[in-house]
Amino acid sequence: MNNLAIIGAGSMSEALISGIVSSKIIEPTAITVTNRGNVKRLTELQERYGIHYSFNLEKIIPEADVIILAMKPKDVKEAIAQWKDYLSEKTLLISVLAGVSMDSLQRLIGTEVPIARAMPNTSATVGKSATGISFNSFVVDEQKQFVHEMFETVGFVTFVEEEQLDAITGLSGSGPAYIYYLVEAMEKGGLTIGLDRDVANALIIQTLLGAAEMIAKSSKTPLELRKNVTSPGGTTEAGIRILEEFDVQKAFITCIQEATAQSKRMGKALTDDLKLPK
Ligand SMILES: NC(=O)C1=CN([C@@H]2O[C@H](COP(=O)(O)OP(=O)(O)OC[C@H]3O[C@@H](n4cnc5c(N)ncnc54)[C@H](OP(=O)(O)O)[C@@H]3O)[C@@H](O)[C@H]2O)C=CC1
Ligand SMILES: O=C(O)[C@@H]1CCC=N1
Repeated sequence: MNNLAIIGAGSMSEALISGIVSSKIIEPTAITVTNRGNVKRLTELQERYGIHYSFNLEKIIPEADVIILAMKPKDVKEAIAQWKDYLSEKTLLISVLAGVSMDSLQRLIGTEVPIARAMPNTSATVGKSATGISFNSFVVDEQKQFVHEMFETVGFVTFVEEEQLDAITGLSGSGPAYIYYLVEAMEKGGLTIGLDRDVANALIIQTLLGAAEMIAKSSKTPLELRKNVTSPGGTTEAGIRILEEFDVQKAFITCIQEATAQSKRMGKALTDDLKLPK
């Protein structure tokens, strides 16, 4: 793969650029990013990663071997309309858009092109994304291998049927935000019991890293690991009793279900607009 074009320059786009550039799978000078018109943001990415930016779609689209779609789902219709006429049938499109099906993309483009639909997360920035990927039938082996390698440079990759991507969006696409939310609460809790913010923050980060590594490396289930922390009549038992009273596990389960449902609703809004069968 020689040239990569990235359409959209927001947080997901930067997470991918950061991972790809540091892994050196593609030269920074072979990457061109564009957006709707925010030059300040494009200049920032250019200076930070040594990549190019351009608004010349007539040039960057036909020259690209791979195009990553990284705008919001609500903007995809307008975005594709701007450059679909310059697209070669061999160019691989990689979409990271929540909810948007490959059928919808195909319909918007109007010709049969290879499409990979991926759901990474912003931990790609530090090489720790959890990414689910699906392909349409026009993607050839060499392109599949490239997609695999590219997303592996930014973390863990799993290949799934497209139907599972809404669930992956609800679980791990949005997942970092659930963890940040938990950390916000732990920080606030730390302050109320008299810890300095910096001290609390350092302790929380190490606690999260340690717990994540325990889950990954131990043969024990999370429930067993939790029981190992919980001494009868001790502090953990007292704390967990409060989480149970608030039904925090149910809140997390419902949160993941609702995020998944929202991914489906976002996809349906576009299929309804395009009058595609569900
Ligand atoms: N953020 C996340 O954690 C994750 C996001 N995703 C998916 O990634 C996509 C991007 O999300 P995120 O980075 O958060 O979004 P942002 O809002 O941060 O960025 C969106 C970008 O798209 C650009 N854009 C909008 N319309 C067009 C257009 N017509 N042509 C070119 N560029 C356009 C915007 O440009 P401008 O600023 O000029 O308007 C902006 O650079 C979404 O589809 C989301 O579902 C997937 C996994 C995780
Ligand atoms: O909130 C969103 O819609 C995107 C998709 C997954 C994470 N962020």
